Amino acid sequence: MLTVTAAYEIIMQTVRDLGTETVPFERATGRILRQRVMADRPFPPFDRVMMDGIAINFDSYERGQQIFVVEDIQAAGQPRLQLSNTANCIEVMTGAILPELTDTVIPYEHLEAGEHEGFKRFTVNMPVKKGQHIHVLGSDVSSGATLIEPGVQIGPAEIGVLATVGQTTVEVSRKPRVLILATGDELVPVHETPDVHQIRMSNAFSLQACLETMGIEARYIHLSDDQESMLAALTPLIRESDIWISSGAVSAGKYDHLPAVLKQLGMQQLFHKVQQRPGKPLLFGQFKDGPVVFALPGNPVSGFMCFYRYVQHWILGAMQAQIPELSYAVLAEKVVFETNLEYFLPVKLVAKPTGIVTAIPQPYQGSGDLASLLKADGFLVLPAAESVFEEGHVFAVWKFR
Ligand SMILES: Nc1nc2c(c(=O)[nH]1)N[C@H]1C(S)=C(S)[C@@H](COP(=O)(O)OP(=O)(O)OC[C@H]3O[C@@H](n4cnc5c(N)ncnc54)[C@H](O)[C@@H]3O)O[C@H]1N2
Ligand code: MOO
Repeated sequence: MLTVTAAYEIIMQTVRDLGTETVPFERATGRILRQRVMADRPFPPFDRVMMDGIAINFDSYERGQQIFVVEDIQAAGQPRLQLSNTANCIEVMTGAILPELTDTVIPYEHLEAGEHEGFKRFTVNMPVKKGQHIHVLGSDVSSGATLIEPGVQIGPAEIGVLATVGQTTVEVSRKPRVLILATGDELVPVHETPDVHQIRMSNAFSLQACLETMGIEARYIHLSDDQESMLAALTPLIRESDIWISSGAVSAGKYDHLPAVLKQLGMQQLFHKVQQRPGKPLLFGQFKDGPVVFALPGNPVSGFMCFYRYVQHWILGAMQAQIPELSYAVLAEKVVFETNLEYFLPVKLVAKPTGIVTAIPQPYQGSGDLASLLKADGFLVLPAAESVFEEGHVFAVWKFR
């Protein structure tokens, strides 16, 4: 049976670039950037006043001058003024361009306002340093510098920078078209009251929600456990999606027809079964000129973990997004797992005041225990080769919150 690492590698080898599209920058939050974003001007684009107060020529202050007569006011958004007499000052407002022939800003809090012979003037009552309170032209970023690299997910900080550089539209990755296939005759719609032998469909909706957190909308269809009708339902849909994510009908049951149906439809199966728990029956394949297929086991926790361990990264790869670095956490209590499978242990993550993240195993009745996910933030990866995992040891953690 394939190891988790081998399965992951096979999956990632099938990643295909989904291409790009151009969207208005205000609509780009959450999208994956596909172009370089450069500074069209220096940051800041002019010597920017950082405090409300007065701007002076420091030479006058250095020569011992303490009182400055006001010549004018430089407001934000107003073209640059010039000091006509370097012994005077100009009142300046935060965000204004620094007036010509001034080089130092003194905030109102360090000044005493007065008047003399009809002229407004300020007396300095605190020591002044040359150049203080000026955000110097180009001191943050120089013009033409790359601000954001392709592959970054656009968030609030990126939106602000896009606006600043006048990038009204932006090239981003196209989102995958995803179809979710929910299988099983035991499933009834959410609004219905199930008979005792039935359950409400839930996996399709948690998968939809997993995708929604990535900004991806997906539709779902419900397939019954009948080979002919599965085949008939899926045949017209092959060209419509980039990814199929199915739930259920992939293990050893008499009605687990999905692997056979996918083969009949022409899917090239790349693997079936992975050395892991939960999620061992995972099947993966691809259609030539059609979707890749993640056939997830029906047990809710299995499907959930397979989504985070595999599907998520395929999608990020196909959108040419940066794959996040793996996180690690310290196991909070001893765990014994003797089966020769990689164990995905549901855990709650708690960051201690020491800065160390601990992983607390959550009570868990196996992969059918849907409610156990409510208390878990992710799963810890316990290697197949070992069976006793000691408290205090560090393991990789995959987060779903
Ligand atoms: N003889 C064997 N039996 C099983 C094996 C095995 O290796 N040999 N593997 C077990 C493991 S591990 C898992 S996981 C399950 C996976 O089975 P399937 O993928 O075929 O899934 P189903 O049998 O269709 O369903 C399993 C379980 O999940 C519920 N389910 C399915 N879809 C949904 C949905 N959309 N919403 C809510 N719940 C859903 C379904 O009702 C079943 O209870 O097989 C073991 N058996
Ligand atoms: O994949 Mo199964 O999840 O081990 O119950």
